[in-house]
Amino acid sequence: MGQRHVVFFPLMAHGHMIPALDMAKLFASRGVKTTIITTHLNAPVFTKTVERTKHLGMEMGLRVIKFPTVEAGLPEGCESLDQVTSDDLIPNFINALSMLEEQLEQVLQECRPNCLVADMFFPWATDVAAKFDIPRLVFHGSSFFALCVTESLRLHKPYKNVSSDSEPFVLPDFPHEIKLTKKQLYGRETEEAETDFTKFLSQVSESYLRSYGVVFNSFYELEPDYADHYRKVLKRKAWHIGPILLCNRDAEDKAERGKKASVDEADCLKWLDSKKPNSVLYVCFGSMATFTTSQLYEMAMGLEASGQQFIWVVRREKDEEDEKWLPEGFEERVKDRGLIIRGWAPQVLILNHEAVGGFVTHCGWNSTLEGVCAGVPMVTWPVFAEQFYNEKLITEVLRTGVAVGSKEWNRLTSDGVKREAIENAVKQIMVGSEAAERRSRAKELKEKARQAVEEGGSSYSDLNALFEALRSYRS
Ligand SMILES: O=c1ccn([C@@H]2O[C@H](COP(=O)(O)OP(=O)(O)O[C@H]3O[C@H](CO)[C@@H](O)[C@H](O)[C@H]3O)[C@@H](O)[C@H]2O)c(=O)[nH]1
Repeated sequence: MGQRHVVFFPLMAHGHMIPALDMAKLFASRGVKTTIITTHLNAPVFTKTVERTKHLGMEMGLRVIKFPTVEAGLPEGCESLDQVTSDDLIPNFINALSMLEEQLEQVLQECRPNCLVADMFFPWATDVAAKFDIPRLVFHGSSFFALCVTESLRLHKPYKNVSSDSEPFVLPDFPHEIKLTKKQLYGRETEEAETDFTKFLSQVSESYLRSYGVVFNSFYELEPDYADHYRKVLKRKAWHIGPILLCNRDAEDKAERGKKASVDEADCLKWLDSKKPNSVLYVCFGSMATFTTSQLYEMAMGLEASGQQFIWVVRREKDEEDEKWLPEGFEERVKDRGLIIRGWAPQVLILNHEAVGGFVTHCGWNSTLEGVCAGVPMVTWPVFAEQFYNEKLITEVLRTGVAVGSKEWNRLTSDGVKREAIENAVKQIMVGSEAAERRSRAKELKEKARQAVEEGGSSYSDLNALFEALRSYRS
């Protein structure tokens, strides 16, 4: 058989497209021909890297398909989940995704690849791959830990034994004693509250069982109990090949991820150069989570009260809501120690600067891994998706983070964390002897992450094992 060809089909959302692009690049760097499928308005996320990689002699291609925005009743220009700013439109978005089936089939018909790596949000992609007799791998985008939580919930339904949404229950058949509440579950997923979205999540869970296996953007040493649990107890096929972001070696690849940064990168790095090592806190909540105006106000007050230096990324335009979220005189008062980035930050560049000593994160899996790879302790502030699960991994298993006390799943109007809680959590990760211990554990993980992707490391070897499995598929 000649050269292998793998097609990647990521969900249209930055938290999924960014790692899929990295993954395609990683595969291409190992001699595999790769093609990424995306839609017109999302193409710019990929084009530069695809072009650059081609110049380096790797085979990477892009296939652009049409997103059925109008047909699905979505607002004009809405081609990504980040742009869905009302929960009422989630079913429309999911419906739009399902309309992509025919176009996926056409691309596979033309490309005739050996494998399809399709996002978890395309449960039906397993059947499309089957038509071409090729394996479908699920790209889950998150941790082994999160998927083990999902399975524990699905199999044992422990939330049935509690009398209120905020009463904690322990996850059964789980390597550590982990407690959650109903308010923190993905999509508030319980049987009593079945919605279109929770029904969709059931289809996703079921598609895992029928697919060839799952590729994880994780590494064995980060969550060994959960990598083992997933494979040995839940008896699922999986390959861990991360942190995939470490395949980005040039500054250019690290700087522009997903969108063009809203600040001049050089200015930002210059600002950090003027600060002492481990003295700056980086605060950012990914590409989708949004807060109420009053929550942003509390955040500002908490950051100010902590007395720490910080870079705070706020995804709001300059005069939106009259800047009510910004306490009066705030920018003037913190001008020597705080930098606000309105829009998109060059996150990986910032996190890897030696001045950065802490990360306030929503626990999206990409951000979590980027924090791990930078060796920084974290304040965990989960908002939605599987973020409350990742928080438990960071604070209770890895013990490199402190929870701010976020209690409830809410993607668009997250609220309820008080300034004192923010101030306390920030101080706990930045100063004191416990902070030093957390930092040293975080530095150890950074080193383990680096080793995992080096030749002979656990992720490097598992990627080889995956290639081997694909080579021998049906042969
Ligand atoms: O100003 C910014 C904001 C984000 N990013 C990047 O955007 C990505 C964001 O991904 P992630 O941290 O995973 O957050 P979300 O965008 O919220 O990701 C969604 O997708 C992830 C993967 O499935 C899930 O783990 C999350 O819970 C889900 O919200 C990361 O690579 C960040 O470095 C930037 O570069 N600059």
